[in-house]
Amino acid sequence: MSTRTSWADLAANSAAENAATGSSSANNGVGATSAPARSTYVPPHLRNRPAASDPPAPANTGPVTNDRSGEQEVNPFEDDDDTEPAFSEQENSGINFEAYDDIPVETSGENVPPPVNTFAEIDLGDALNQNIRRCKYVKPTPVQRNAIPISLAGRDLMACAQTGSGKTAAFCFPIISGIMTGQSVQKPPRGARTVYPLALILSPTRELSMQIHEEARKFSYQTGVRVVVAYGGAPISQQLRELERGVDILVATPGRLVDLLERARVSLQMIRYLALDEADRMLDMGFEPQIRKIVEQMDMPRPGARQTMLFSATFPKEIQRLASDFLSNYIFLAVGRVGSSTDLIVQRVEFVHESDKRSHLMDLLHAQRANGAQGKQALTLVFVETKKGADALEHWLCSNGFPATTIHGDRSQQERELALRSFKSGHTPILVATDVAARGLDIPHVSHVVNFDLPNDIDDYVHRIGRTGRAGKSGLATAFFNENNASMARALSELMQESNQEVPSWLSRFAARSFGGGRNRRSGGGGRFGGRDFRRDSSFSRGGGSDYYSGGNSSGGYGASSGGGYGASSGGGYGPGVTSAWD
Ligand SMILES: Nc1ncnc2c1ncn2[C@@H]1O[C@H](COP(=O)(O)OP(=O)(O)OP(=O)(O)O)[C@@H](O)[C@H]1O
Repeated sequence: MSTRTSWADLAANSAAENAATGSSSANNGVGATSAPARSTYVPPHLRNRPAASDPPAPANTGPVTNDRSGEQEVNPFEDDDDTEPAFSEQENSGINFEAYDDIPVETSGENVPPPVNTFAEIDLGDALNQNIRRCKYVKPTPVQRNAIPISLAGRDLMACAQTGSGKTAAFCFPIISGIMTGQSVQKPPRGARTVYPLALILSPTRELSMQIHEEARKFSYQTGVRVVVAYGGAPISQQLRELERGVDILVATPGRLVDLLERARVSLQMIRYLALDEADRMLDMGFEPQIRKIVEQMDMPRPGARQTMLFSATFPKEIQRLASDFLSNYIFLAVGRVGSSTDLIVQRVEFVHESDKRSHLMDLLHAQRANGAQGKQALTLVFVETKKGADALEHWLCSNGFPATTIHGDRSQQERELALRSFKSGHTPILVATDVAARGLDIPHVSHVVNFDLPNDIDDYVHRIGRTGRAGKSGLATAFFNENNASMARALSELMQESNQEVPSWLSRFAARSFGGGRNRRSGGGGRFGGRDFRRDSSFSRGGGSDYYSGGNSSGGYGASSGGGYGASSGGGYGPGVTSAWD
């Protein structure tokens, strides 16, 4: 059953490839150094304007003055250049864009703006363009090519694109650019300490919010747009101080935001942009009430009066239906199959009895060590089902000579952050995690994801394995499967087939025996591309789908995608009850 040799080679290759590049870790927090001073509102596009005689800001100077409050803006690129000289050409322009070239793209909705091929084609403004260069983003990824023009046109968007394909920039760029060029509106009087962000980015975990904040700070460096993060488990006082210094874009987890809203320290009255990252997670049962409270029951402008962008790699149809409450005349964009994994990840499934899992993991790690890129740092992320299980496995690994750490919901925020830092730096190259680390985290050099315990939902599997094989790099994912996972067999084998993976015959037999859909919450229909915008469902259409849906298009190849005739009826204009060509 074991495929150790080829597995180890794969791990080694993936490790070598990933180790060839550097990582980045920016400071957390805005890190302003001088005392805050409340000042009158200056619209972002008028902030940080150098006087005509000033030379342009060099790429990597020290702190610059942000003239809104006299504070210092810390250079978020500093760490990249000081400690990680390889956060450079190789890291980002080495992205294997060919891997994305024939990726299918589908859009639906009215008057879909055409995609662009280069950043130069989009008017994002000089300062943002300069930051894109500093990030070494040479050209936009497919989701960026499609989503950015849609958002810049002011349209609401539900976007689904594979893990690691650059969705963060796809929603950050239009927001930053829109704030820079937008008209300033006088703030309504309210409690002196209330702040009025113009954009809100919500994400499901603290670590992901921190990461989005770091990214957004890089993209908005020297633009005058101020980004602040608020998440639970950290002292609120410090976050309040940051907010008081001014905020244009607020990145937050829902719980902490509700707290800030209830204390009237934040008002959503001025929100022009709302982005939900991992939107399907944000709208599933766990989060939906909080999201409804934030979006519908506070003072946020209604859909249509704000611009709303929903992003994820997975979008089950029932969640799409829920999400449509938050959107107005939106465009649905799918890059790759909804909920599919990227072909860049080699997926292995091994049959391992519950009692053999530890020794099997040990074998994998030994083989990885023996074959792996000696001296080069390859990180392994191991997913388990429970917090207790995570602690136990970490302890066992450490006592067997494998430096490991763990991240889960029972650890303090400080411990969680420490664990993540220790993993990223390679100090503990094995991270045992629960699903808290499954979504969104962009950790360079994760060459191997092990599903020690498989999740019960195929979408969770897609997100977990997506921690490797990011930004055009290859990765390896190994899953331990046994009778307890029988309900996943069908979904797993279908997903693997869709992503051109070898499906073991024993898994196909399990799949053939399993009842029901087996795709769990997946929104796709088999391996067919298209028909995933829930508005195209014939059952939905009969109930008045024409109110929602008109037009759309798709292509099997990126090059020929939406450009080939966007418009209300280019997809055929299905009327009520008419089955979509993709169904
Ligand atoms: N145009 C680009 N050129 C090169 N690298 C890019 C580009 N856009 C994004 N990246 C890099 O790709 C990596 C993945 O991006 P990001 O984290 O936004 O993916 P994602 O699609 O949000 O993934 P997930 O679904 O896991 O949240 C990041 O390291 C990012 O810096």
